[in-house]
Amino acid sequence: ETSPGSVWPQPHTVTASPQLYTIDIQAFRFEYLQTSQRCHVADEAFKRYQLLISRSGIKAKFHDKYSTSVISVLPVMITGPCEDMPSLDMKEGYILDVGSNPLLNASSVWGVLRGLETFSQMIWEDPSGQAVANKTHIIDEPRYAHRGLLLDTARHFLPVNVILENLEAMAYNKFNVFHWHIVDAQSFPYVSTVYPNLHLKGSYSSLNLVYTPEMIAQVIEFARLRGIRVVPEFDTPGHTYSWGLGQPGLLTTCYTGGKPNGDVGPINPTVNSSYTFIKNLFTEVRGQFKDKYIHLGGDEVPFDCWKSNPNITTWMAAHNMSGDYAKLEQVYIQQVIDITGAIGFSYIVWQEVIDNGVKAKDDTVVEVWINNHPEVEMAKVTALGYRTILAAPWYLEELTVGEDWKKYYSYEPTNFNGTAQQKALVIGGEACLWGEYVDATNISPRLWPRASAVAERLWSPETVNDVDAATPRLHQHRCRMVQRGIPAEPLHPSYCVFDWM
Ligand SMILES: CC(=O)N[C@H]1NC[C@H](CO)[C@H](O)[C@@H]1O
Repeated sequence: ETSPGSVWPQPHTVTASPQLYTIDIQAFRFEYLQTSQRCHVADEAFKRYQLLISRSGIKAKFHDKYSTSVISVLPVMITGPCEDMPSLDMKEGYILDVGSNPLLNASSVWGVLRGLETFSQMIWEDPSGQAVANKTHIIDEPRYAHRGLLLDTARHFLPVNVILENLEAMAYNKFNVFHWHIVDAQSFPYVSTVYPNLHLKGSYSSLNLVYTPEMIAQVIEFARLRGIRVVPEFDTPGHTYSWGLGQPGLLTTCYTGGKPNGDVGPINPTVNSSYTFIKNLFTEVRGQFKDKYIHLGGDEVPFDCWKSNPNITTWMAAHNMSGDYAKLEQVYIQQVIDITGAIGFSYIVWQEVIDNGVKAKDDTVVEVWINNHPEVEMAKVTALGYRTILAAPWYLEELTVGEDWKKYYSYEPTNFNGTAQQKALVIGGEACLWGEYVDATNISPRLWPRASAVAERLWSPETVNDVDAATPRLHQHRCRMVQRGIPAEPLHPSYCVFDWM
């Protein structure tokens, strides 16, 4: 860009000066300070960002290598122990100085990752074609710990390389959770070695529209190196039609006129085999996914099939809950939560689980998604003492003509009636791109830069909320993502300063 490199999301505290330093982008290096911890995650990031900076599209002309205003090395200081896995508690703060004594200082590798991304965004091309950066002092840390992006690989399969491309784009936006809505009613692409029929019968194609353990491990590793958690969602008891294809007897048989009508409904909550199945499947998932959390779903459970089934009616009578299907759903979710807790997961659930009165473990995270006065739900869930993530205003699959990023940008998560304690229970949010109408052909332009608006809402201070001030910055950020190979769609009539076709 030919204007001072603006950083997106906006850092917490920036003190910039018009004084410029030339950046030796051809041979830029990051080096540990003598007393720094040396960590694999940082080693790998140094390589990525050295490459990114060298390819920044700036045709830097010759400059005097020896003048004091050239920076060709950024020293890095990691003061805390090396960590291998990102987590909800990870520290992502950093201090970055660009000047006569450049330094990136962080207590963890995750802060180094965020500082490297910021530094890479500060380099711009001055009118003479030099790669420069302003003398700047940045103190940065995220407002929220959970800054997620949901991708849905069940309504349409997403090839692993497309997932990786969007993990890369997430890192450019400081997102730190990939919420992998991996299976749903339409298809079951997850390859379970315990229950292979699930993908053999439930995937769109068991040959090539599946995620093998090796592919899942690749996604987790790629995300790990970028400080991104991978939280899988196995949504039950609803949204499970494809599960029944590979696991006969799992789903409820629906009846008409006292006879099975050929339809199936949610998982049958009245038979032990359902819970044995869940335990075995989630135990396998526990061994594969490294994050403390699994997402158990629990959204949109229809009761009509359960109501039609005489065996369920009998069971409910025997358990003194005749007619109370919310109670039946609660019995199911309660058992799944107990099973999941016992195998070592903590969990996230959609809001209906709490709306239906389930007593969840107090470390449960509740995801608010129904966009009908979500501020009322935020007040209710936080009043119950649950940590909460907000998704409702950020359903990116809902399209409108024009600049809907402004709507996403302007939504303030703590705008609900509640005490300071309740607001402190809001640990972040997620941008969700559901897959009914999204596949490899349109996912990235539909995600970016619209999701970037959510990224700043979740990273930057609450006071950074002026849409007019954000507009030129987001335009510049969009061009930067395009220049880095992410086909991010345009915001408004304009152009990027490089010819990118
Ligand atoms: C929690 C949730 O959002 N559940 C469903 N709601 C509608 C979405 C599309 O807008 C998806 O179909 C999603 O599976």
